[in-house]
Amino acid sequence: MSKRPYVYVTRKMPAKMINILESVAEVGMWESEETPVPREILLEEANKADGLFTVLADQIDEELFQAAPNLKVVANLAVGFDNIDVQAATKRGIAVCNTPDILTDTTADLAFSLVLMVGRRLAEAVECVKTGNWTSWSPFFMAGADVHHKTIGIVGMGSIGEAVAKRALGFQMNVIYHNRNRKIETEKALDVSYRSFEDLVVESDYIVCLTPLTDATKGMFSKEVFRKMKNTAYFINASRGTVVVEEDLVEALREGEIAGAGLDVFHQEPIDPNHPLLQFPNVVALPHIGSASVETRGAMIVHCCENIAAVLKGETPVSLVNKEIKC
Ligand SMILES: NC(=O)c1ccc[n+]([C@@H]2O[C@H](COP(=O)([O-])OP(=O)(O)OC[C@H]3O[C@@H](n4cnc5c(N)ncnc54)[C@H](O)[C@@H]3O)[C@@H](O)[C@H]2O)c1
Ligand SMILES: O=C(O)[C@H](O)CO
Repeated sequence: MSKRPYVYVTRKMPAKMINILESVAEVGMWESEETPVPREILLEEANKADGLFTVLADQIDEELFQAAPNLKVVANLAVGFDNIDVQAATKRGIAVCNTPDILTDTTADLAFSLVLMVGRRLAEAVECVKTGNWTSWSPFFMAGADVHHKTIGIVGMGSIGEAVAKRALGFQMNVIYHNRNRKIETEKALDVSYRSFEDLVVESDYIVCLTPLTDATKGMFSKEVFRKMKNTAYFINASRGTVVVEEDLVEALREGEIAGAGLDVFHQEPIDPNHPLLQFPNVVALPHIGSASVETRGAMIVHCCENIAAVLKGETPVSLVNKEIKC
């Protein structure tokens, strides 16, 4: 009888959500939901594994692939897969899977919440009430910027970008976008118009970044960009931390070149609480929770299991990143 495949899950996941995996493989799991699996344990487990169920904090690179002679599939609990060396996986015929679409609306809700939070100063206002600094009603107390009828510039008009556009249109915003390629069908379906990156930066009252992290997007938001933004404009990042040069964002905030920032992602996660970005009252910082609703995270976990199970059964998984792989 042939040996059952082995799958290692790099975070503790609810047993009932991974039972699909148990029907096709022996399953090993890291013991903690919060602490990342130590690198040496990940390498040891990868050495035995036919499949890996990973999260963003795991670096799945050449070193790991070299240590994993039987590996056939890596399923990442995210739509982004910048923590995985996809080229190295493809070279070895290893399938890389992600979780697109399932998390689109949940992440768009969060990204649009950041627009409202920075514009209307919601985090500052909540803090003010809780700390007893609400002294009286006064004409400009906690007055922020309007969101309705303003111009929102979406950089990266993919699934989440489009879902943010729909939310913005509900607030009667003027929606402009920049994308790697122009999307005529989207322009027709939604009332949105294309701009060059430079024009979008100059025109927007709120810029929302929703690109993947790639060589082309790394450091895309730098001091030159912040200087061109209106000084009444807000920058929102729900993509990946390194699309922004953080020191340049700090300088732009310090110099008043922009009005504020809403950030769900950072270079270093978790960000150091003493980081200069966190000292500005007009910065709203969240702990990378774009897709973090109970419903969506549950659906993402099940989807990862289905992708792994498909590969182990010799089928093509639904969310295959490296489509050139034969499963
Ligand atoms: N904060 C969070 O928790 C969270 C949650 C989900 C996704 N994300 C991030 O959001 C990204 C987008 O997710 P999605 O599902 O919308 O992906 P998607 O692939 O549907 O959309 C990405 C869009 O960005 C465009 N793009 C790529 N490179 C570009 C460039 N150089 N300039 C302009 N546009 C470019 C693509 O053409 C595409 O339209 C993910 O890759 C991930 O990094 C973050
Ligand atoms: O890329 C993603 O999906 C997020 O960062 C986590 O949901």
